[in-house]
Amino acid sequence: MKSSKSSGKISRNESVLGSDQEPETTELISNMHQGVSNILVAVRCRPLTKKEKEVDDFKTVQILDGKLVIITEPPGPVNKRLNEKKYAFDFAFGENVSQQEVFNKTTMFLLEGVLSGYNATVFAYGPTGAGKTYTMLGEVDKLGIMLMSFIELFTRIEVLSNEREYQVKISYLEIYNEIVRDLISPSSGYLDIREDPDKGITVSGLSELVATSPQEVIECLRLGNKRRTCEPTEANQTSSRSHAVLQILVEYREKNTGIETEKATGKLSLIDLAGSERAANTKNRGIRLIEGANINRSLLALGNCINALYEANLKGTKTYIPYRDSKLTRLLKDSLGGNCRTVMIVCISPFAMFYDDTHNTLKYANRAKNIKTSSERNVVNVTYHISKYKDIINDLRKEVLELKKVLMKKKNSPKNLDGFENADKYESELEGHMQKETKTKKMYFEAVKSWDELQEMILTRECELNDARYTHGNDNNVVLSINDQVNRLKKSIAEQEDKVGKMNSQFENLEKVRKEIQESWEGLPEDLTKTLKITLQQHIIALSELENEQLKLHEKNQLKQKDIYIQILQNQLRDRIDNLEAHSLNNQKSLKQEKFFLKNFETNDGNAKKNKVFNYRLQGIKSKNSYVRSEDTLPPLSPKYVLNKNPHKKESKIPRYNSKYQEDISSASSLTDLNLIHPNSSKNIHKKSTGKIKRKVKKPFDVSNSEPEFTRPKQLPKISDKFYMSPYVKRSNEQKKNPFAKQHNVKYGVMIRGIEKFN
Ligand SMILES: Nc1ncnc2c1ncn2[C@@H]1O[C@H](COP(=O)(O)OP(=O)(O)OP(=O)(O)O)[C@@H](O)[C@H]1O
Repeated sequence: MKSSKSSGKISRNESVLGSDQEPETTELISNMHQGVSNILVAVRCRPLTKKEKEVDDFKTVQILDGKLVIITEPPGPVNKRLNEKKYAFDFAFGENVSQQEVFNKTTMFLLEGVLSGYNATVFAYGPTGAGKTYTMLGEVDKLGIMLMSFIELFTRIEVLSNEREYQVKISYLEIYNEIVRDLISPSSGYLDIREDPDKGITVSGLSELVATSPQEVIECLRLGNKRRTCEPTEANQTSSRSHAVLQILVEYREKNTGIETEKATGKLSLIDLAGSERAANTKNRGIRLIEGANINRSLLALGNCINALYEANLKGTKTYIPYRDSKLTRLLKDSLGGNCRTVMIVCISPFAMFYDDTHNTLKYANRAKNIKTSSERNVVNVTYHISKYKDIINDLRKEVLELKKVLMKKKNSPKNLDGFENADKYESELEGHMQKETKTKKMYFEAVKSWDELQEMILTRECELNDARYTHGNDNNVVLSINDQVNRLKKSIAEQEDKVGKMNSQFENLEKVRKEIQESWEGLPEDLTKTLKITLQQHIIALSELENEQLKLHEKNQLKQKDIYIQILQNQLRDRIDNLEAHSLNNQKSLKQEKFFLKNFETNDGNAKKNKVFNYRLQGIKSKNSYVRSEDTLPPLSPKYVLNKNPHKKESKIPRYNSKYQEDISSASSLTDLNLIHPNSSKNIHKKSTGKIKRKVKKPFDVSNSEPEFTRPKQLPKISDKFYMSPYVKRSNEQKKNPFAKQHNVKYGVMIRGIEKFN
């Protein structure tokens, strides 16, 4: 038996079976297949449990766009401000993401490789109680990755059984306190890890079960898990204190080849790691503390190996990888790095009390993510990739030239015409198509650029509009003119979004055509296919380079918009503080008027005249505030804040009350005790009360409680990290759909689509 993990070939079956993957996964697979990336890092955040919700329902984790994890430090007595940190990963799964989706995106694609002789590893990492066992093993009606892998494996084997003869073997072990134990046959005692020159890493005496159906495996896992070392800890009632390693060996040989073929073996290691929490947090003592130390030791060793592999990858030299530092890493020696594909599923909890552990886990995962040598999604690394793409394109160009020379020879050779007669046709079809794709992509980016510009314009105009309304009132010509501009801008934005959406679907159609073109190469001579594929790869990389540049520009525009928006919010805040006291007074006044009106007139239907007078008066009071009540607009902004570089120099237009009034307010027992009217107000409809102001109870004036409701925008508009949509633009339901939603290429970096591994 020999492992063929390093063959480097992707078989036909592998690419055929890969077609049912999600588009984003396809890109990641593509990167993995090319060896440019051998670790995929996904984060999964579980929901708060009922018990946790009762203690504190604040969630420290938010997932955005299926890739971004935002961790917020819970507010405490010292830190009143919420500190946020953002991390981007290949995938980020929120609390509602199903087991199936996690499996589809993180593991399903590995099975093709395992069925063709590759090794792959999926491990769940994270603190105690964060959902590792749930993800890997699952629950009765929510099967985890281990069982879903088996179901999928057996389904695929059935499809492939005409061509290949397969045998599936499983072993299940745990590493507890640096001791290896068989979970299938526990009587075998403590086991040793050995390195066999032929077989690679083996565990002597470990039982291997030949599995013929998923049901057998389910039973075996059920029994194995019963034997696993679990103990209740402070953080989890059924905490797994050991690393559980399920290894699936898939052996196959080709059928009907007529000649003797070697057996090839692919190995899938599925690992439910023990919790990564810090000992101090779990209040562990005695044996639990030793366990914790051993757990941390092996996790540290795992982290060190991952780091060393990264270094080795980067330098392109042989580097010492400290596999021997722990049993876990020794066991995984042939399942990490090299041609092996590794998936790390980082489980985290949003519970406020686990904040530190969650944050440390994300930092660990972030380091692992950097093992990638390309396809980095973090925009910070964009420049690095652009330079890299240029090198890759140059290399590919050289390769294409070489191949074309060979091709020319073959084409011109009278002996070997077979299959080459249509070479020119295929080449020009591909070139023509890729030119179309590039043109569409360029048009798409032009449209996004215009959209960005429009967003910036509307933001500025809305600012001016609010201010003009405040200064001149609603019916003023200046206001009407700005309003008109805003409406026109809204229309243009909606049109532009439409355009972007259309272009995006155009591009997606072109991608489908590209796939068809690729499929039409089936059966062509190897040299020709190779040339076509390299030419295609070259185009795709050029396309990615273009995307990267545009992405940078778009990010810049977004930041600009966010800056404007932040300034608007800051101004509002300052205005609110500035206006607070005046509004409080107005509020009181309006409340009293309203009460008075209701008492005297509302029930008296017959007294139309009085009603009219009072309505008129009340409207007069309301009209001043009507625009801030609207859901579409924000509180008034003074130009001094928006446009003036030194906002504090000018006087606020809102009159301040003098110190006497401040004194009255602070000494009033409640706001209803006050009967204050601003002395400068020309719109007073009540005479100043002759009654005495109560000064009995000294109570400080509570600013936050007395802030009038209408000064707050009903709902603060969200700023998406991906595409910032103006909060001012009213959209129909159709328009609300983000036209960029399907745009996988423009996210946290560049993804290269459609590249397949080939020889
Ligand atoms: N995605 C999820 N959706 C719903 N419930 C979940 C999810 N993830 C975990 N849980 C629940 O949270 C609890 C803890 O999960 P689990 O036992 O898988 O944690 P763990 O990380 O394996 O902990 P340990 O390291 O201590 O073994 C369980 O009750 C599980 O059902």
